[in-house]
Amino acid sequence: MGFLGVLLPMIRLYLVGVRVLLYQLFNRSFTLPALPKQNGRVAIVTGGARGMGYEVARRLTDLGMHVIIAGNVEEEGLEAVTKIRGQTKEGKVEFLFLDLSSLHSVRQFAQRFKATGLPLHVLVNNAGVMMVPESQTEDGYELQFGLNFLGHFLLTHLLLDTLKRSGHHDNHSRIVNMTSATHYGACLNLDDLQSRSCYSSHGAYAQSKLALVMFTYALHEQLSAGVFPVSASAVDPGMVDTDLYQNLCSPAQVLQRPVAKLLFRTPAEGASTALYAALATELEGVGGCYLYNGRRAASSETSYDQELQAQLWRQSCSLAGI
Ligand SMILES: NC(=O)c1ccc[n+]([C@@H]2O[C@H](COP(=O)([O-])OP(=O)(O)OC[C@H]3O[C@@H](n4cnc5c(N)ncnc54)[C@H](O)[C@@H]3O)[C@@H](O)[C@H]2O)c1
Repeated sequence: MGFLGVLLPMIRLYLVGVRVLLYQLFNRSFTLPALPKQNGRVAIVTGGARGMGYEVARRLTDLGMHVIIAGNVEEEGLEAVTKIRGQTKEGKVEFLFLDLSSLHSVRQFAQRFKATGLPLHVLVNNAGVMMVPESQTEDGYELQFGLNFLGHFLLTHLLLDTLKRSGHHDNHSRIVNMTSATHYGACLNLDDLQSRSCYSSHGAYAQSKLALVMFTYALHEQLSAGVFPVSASAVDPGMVDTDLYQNLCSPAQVLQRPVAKLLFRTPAEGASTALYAALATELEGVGGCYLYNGRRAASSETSYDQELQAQLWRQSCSLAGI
């Protein structure tokens, strides 16, 4: 079981990867339509210092937004801010420290943001790590579950009142959760969310992304039921050439470089669906959906299971101390 528990999630993940690459071979990247100016509006982009997060932060600033890049590497964050400032005359961009692998840091970040008195119109939960060696967050949770999912779960909860106050019924605030096609190959193990019985770096990553998709649906459902002017969507960016792949095992890394050059999307292309979810006029008031290459797509069957969503929600509240 130990060996199979490691092998099966890996096989499932690579099969999903092959399917995505075949799609990318035969389909162009979605072209972002013209997006409306956003002067005076405020966004937070987690992990906005590099990769797709950087591209999202850059484009949002260019559209006139006040963007807060939230990240755990101050030097990288400040460099990104300087670079964006040098490229755009619109908007405003700044860096605020956030370590999603520490619930204390998430609470501190939310407090510091709220103390600015700024509204919040767009929250892009983008930061993530993939296939890391087995390790724990500061709070003792499996790192990928704790950082990719639970950190964002808590962050969203803490910022929800600001998002609700900042939205209007004809101009919703938007939450964009960066998920992944790997969720199609995932199992949500509610009895062992921390993968303690058997750790697979592939399985834990996929599970963290499935949890984010399920959280998006449950959250959007609650927001709609409460008639709050906030929508939430899950975005799948495809396979994108970024630093995320640095933990692939050695043979996969040797293959990954040339394949990435040929078939992966660029970070700017990968960011386009997240930008679309965050700002497109035709998505006003639309949420609870899974967006891939600029279109709605079906996520995995498990992700729509409302009983499972509710159980995950309850456990996550307890784990995050909500
Ligand atoms: N690259 C892909 O092919 C791909 C595919 C599907 C989904 N995604 C998802 O897209 C998102 C962005 O990834 P990317 O490809 O741009 O990778 P990336 O490695 O370039 O960016 C990840 C970002 O997360 C930040 N981050 C890491 N640990 C953090 C922490 N503890 N606290 C705060 N921030 C932290 C990093 O600093 C970085 O800015 C991730 O959630 C990833 O899972 C990527």
